[in-house]
Amino acid sequence: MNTEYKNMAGRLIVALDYPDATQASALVEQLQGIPCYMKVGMQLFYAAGPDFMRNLKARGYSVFLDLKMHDIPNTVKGGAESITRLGVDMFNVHAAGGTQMMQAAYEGMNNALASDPSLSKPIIIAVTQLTSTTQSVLNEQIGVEGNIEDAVVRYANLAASAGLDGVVASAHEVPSIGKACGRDFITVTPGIRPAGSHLGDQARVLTPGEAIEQGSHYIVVGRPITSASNPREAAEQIIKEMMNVE
Ligand SMILES: O=C(O)c1cc(=O)[nH]c(=O)n1[C@@H]1O[C@H](COP(=O)(O)O)[C@@H](O)[C@H]1O
Repeated sequence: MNTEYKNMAGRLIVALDYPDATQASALVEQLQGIPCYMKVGMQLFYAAGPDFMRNLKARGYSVFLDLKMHDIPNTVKGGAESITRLGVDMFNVHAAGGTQMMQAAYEGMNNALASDPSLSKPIIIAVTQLTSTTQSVLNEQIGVEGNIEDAVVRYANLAASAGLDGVVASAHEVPSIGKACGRDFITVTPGIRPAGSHLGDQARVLTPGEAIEQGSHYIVVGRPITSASNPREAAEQIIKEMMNVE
């Protein structure tokens, strides 16, 4: 496996959005040998729990636990402490929870790290505006004025000032986030759709190649891989497209 392939595959986060461990494990088997990141979201975590996470870690995967915490600071602090103890590599909170809540996540993580030196520091990122949110939903339903890009950058600045490592946003906003928070501030971008694939409920989408071109550090891909007739081929095709950019 050449280094370029390995590096690019490590920037692909596969969303294991399945109702149980059996179905998720079947996909993991199909992707065996591809050194991608794996994402466990609420559907799988609420069904299969920490055991599935540990199983992925035992198989050598980097794991993003996507539970999008959004609660009072004290509760998020406790949640972050428990999540860090699971040994995950990345987890997220909602930037809409505010600075104090994001700082509490950081504190919770630090408490876990201090109590167990065998743990490594996970990346903590803040969800800005969901990639399913359109301009009109933002303005008319959520009640935030102005354009979506400004709203995302405002949240990114808030996350950076709270000491978090990066944000979840659509790849469209990555250049502006980079300008505001610096190129080292991590951008994780879902809403990825290879040319010709179904958008589903995603609104702010780009192709894998376009997202890398915009400067995304990681891309998150679910259904274009999990619903493909040949998921392994779909994942390989995405990595190839990512490699062709740089
Ligand atoms: O935090 C996330 O991962 C996330 C944030 C966001 O704004 N949009 C978004 O789609 N996601 C997640 O990324 C994945 C995208 O899946 P697909 O739309 O199937 O590719 C899902 O697991 C979502 O929960």
